[in-house]
Order: sequence, then structure tokens, then C-alpha cells
Amino acid sequence: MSSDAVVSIRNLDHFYGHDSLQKQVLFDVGFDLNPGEIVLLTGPSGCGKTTLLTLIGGLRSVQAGTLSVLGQELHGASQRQRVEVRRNIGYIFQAHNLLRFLTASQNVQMTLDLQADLNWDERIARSHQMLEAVGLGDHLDYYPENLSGGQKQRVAIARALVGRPKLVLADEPTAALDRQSGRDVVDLMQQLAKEQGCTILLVTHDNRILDIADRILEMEDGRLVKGGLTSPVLQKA
Ligand SMILES: Nc1ncnc2c1ncn2[C@@H]1O[C@H](COP(=O)(O)OP(=O)(O)OP(=O)(O)O)[C@@H](O)[C@H]1O
Repeated sequence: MSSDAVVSIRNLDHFYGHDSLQKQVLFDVGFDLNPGEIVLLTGPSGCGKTTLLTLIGGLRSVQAGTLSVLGQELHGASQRQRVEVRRNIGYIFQAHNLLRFLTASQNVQMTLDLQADLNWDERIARSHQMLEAVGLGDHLDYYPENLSGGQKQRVAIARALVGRPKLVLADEPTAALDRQSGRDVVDLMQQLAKEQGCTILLVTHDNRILDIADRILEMEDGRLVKGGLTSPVLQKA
């Protein structure tokens, strides 16, 4: 295991259901994510990508194997430890999940409400700065219903990055976007990630954005078939 890896996973299995209805969806997954890397995770529908992403994001309990995120082992971690790890992660999902009764600026500020070291004015200034960085400086007070799909996704990116997370997890961020908006969104993620030095793990089916990756992991039927580390047992076999 690399000691400075942002994410380090070994022999990770995952199951849904119980007893006779139990179904294994991840098998012996292993890989590391290094600081500042952009890694794409691809694979057919249902192969386990979202499950893996939610495990890394501390949104699901680890059942078997080891999964360390930003130095915290999540297998056996308490709820409090998982919450602590989540504070250092930015999440971007396909459905942008903006709160419709808050403006673009307020949606972005929400992330900063958890940061006790920033006062009110600093939170507003940082949110505006980040919305300007994603090209929405003139849409600060717009509500989500008055923004296009691409603009909403850019607000979601601003919200994910405004807290300067060390890790960003993105699940199909371009799926609902047309070609140009999709391109703009990933270019922006790449640029901001490089500026802030954060690591990005991005789940995608979108072949048009493969070029932003430093590395590509490929998954099939719950196993990493490309780019992963196999367990010592399998390597010997
Ligand atoms: N909460 C759940 N309970 C039971 N089975 C689930 C649950 N969530 C996902 N699954 C099953 O686990 C498998 C992996 O699902 P997952 O959503 O991780 O795949 P995916 O690769 O992200 O798929 P897609 O690309 O379609 O989003 C699928 O067979 C799915 O039906």
C-alpha cells in the first residue's frame, strides 16, 4: 500500500441483501489513487461502479477488505469517522441535487457552512469567486429552475470544489448534458482540480471525455479488469 495514496483499496468485496437473497456485486477490488490524479472508472451498466464510489465516499459501510481514504481506514470506522472523511470529499452526481429553493450562490455557500474557520463574508466571497471560475459570475442569484442543465452542473461543480476538497467523486457528471456542455464541464473540472491539486475519481460511460484521464480503470461484473491490482492469491493462480 502506498503511504501517500489519497485512496488505497485492497481485496474489497461488497454484497447486497441477506441470506438466500444475498448477491455479491464487488469482487476483490484493489487500486490506489494518488494525489492530483484524474482517474476514470468505466464499465457496463450494473457492473458496480456506483457501489464502489459510494463506498469510497463513506456513504456505505465497508463489509470486507480494506479501504483507506485520506489516511482513514473505513472498514470498521465509526459514523463520526466517516463524517469526518466526508468533509474532505467533494461529490458531483448526475442529478446535480441542487436545492431548488436556494440560489446558485446559496447552494455553493452551503458547503462552506461546515467550515467553522470562515466567517459569513468570507463564505460569500469564496462562493462568488468559485461561481465566477465556472463562468456563472452573472448568475449568482438565479434559482436552479432558471438555469440550463449545463449551468446547473457547473453550480454542482462549484459546490463540490469550493471547500477545496482533497478528493472529488463524480458519478456520470456529463450524462445529462449535450456534447459541448459535457466537454466544458470536464475541462472545468480538470482545470480546477489541477489548480487545487485535488484527486478526481470520475465514473463515466461517456467516450468523449476519456482524454482528460491520467488513468482509466475498467470494471466488469464487479471486478476491475483493467488498471486494478489483483490480490496476491489471484496473482499466484
Ligand atoms: N441498494 C441495492 N440493493 C440491491 N442491489 C443493488 C443496490 N444497488 C445496486 N444494486 C445492484 O448492484 C449491482 C451494481 O450496481 P451499481 O449501481 O453499483 O452499478 P453501476 O455500474 O453503477 O451501474 P450504472 O452504470 O447503471 O449506474 C447491480 O446489479 C444493481 O442491480
